[in-house]
Amino acid sequence: MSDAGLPEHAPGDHPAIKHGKTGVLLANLGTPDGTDYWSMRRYLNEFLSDQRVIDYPRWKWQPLLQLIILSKRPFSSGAAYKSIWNEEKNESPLMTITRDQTAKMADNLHQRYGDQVMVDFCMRYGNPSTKSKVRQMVEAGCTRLLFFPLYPHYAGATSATANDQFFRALMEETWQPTSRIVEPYFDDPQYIDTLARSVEDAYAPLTQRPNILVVSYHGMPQRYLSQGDPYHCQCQKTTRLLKERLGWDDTQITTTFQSVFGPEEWLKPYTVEEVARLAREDGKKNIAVIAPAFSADCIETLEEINEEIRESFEAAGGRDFTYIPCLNDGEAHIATLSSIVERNLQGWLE
Ligand SMILES: C=CC1=C(C)c2cc3[nH]c(cc4nc(cc5[nH]c(cc1n2)c(C)c5CCC(=O)O)C(CCC(=O)O)=C4C)c(C)c3C=C
Ligand SMILES: [Fe+2]
Ligand SMILES: [Fe+2]
Repeated sequence: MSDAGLPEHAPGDHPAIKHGKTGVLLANLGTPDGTDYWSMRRYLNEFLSDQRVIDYPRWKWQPLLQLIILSKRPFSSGAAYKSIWNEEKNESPLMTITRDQTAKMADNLHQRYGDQVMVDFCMRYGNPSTKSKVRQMVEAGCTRLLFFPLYPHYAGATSATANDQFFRALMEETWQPTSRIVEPYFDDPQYIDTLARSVEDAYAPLTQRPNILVVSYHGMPQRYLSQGDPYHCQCQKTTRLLKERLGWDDTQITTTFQSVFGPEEWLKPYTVEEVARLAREDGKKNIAVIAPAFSADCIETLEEINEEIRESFEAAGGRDFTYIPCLNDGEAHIATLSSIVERNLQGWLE
């Protein structure tokens, strides 16, 4: 056998196949290509048709989705995306930030491993698709792939469906790369420290320290927790570790869940209600909000937290609202993600 794993007596006309590289494929959720009705509809249709996200039987859900939800939501969500759109690049912030994170991680990892490693990103929904990126990496000679869903917490609706799509892509490869999946990192000490430092940095210039830090996570139906999804517990643990790292007590920090969708009960308390309740309480007119479940700022943070949830707080009598940005492509975050990748490459690259 040659080092490519091909028989040395392969016929002379056997096509040359590139091999021997290791690919690191970062994955995030995905985002619409534009804010117009059809771009929004295409994106929401793919997203909301995923049974990992909405698990109702297709015969019940699809008529409701196609006839009612997709005739209205592309307009309201399109307007929300418009308010945060990166006009210069004509793309959503999630796309810009994910690309910047990838470039910085590629720099780090090339410095560490040289040309044997290839770093890129894909999205679960929309573009660039997971299939197209797996294909590109295999074609470029990646015989090993490390797939990294950029969600600190595991949820069926995020990590699992990203993995499903990665496995579907592998199914189409003749020479399937040996593959590993990065596990959730919600309790990684370096991640917790990076989060804590982002709180300290946000608090430092404030003339008055916020009375409480609201730690807002993306929500999901309560039923998913009952069915065994560990997301809720992982979120609670992140808040506890953050509190311990900051040396705070329970009065200074609270956990909430945002983005309720549809008529079912979602994880509680709801951020939008909780900030209004705090605003009505004595001594809670000055709050800060952080969203650790998002590795990059997106519609859910820039529009929902920093516009809708801020308005709910202010309308209820709140005075100071500080939104603490996601870790994005900050140096400490890139170092954290790079060291998670390095740990996962052990035994493949030294
Ligand atoms: C309807 C069910 C949804 C579940 C369950 C859900 C879980 C979930 N989502 C994220 C991260 C992101 N979600 C984003 C947008 C978004 N999420 C839903 C619905 C569910 N998410 C919708 C309909 C949308 C689209 C926006 C809208 O129309 O309101 C995004 C942002 C994408 C962007 O382009 O900016 C992220 C990121 C997590 C972590 C999560 C975990 C339970
Ligand atoms: Fe979501
Ligand atoms: Fe939302």
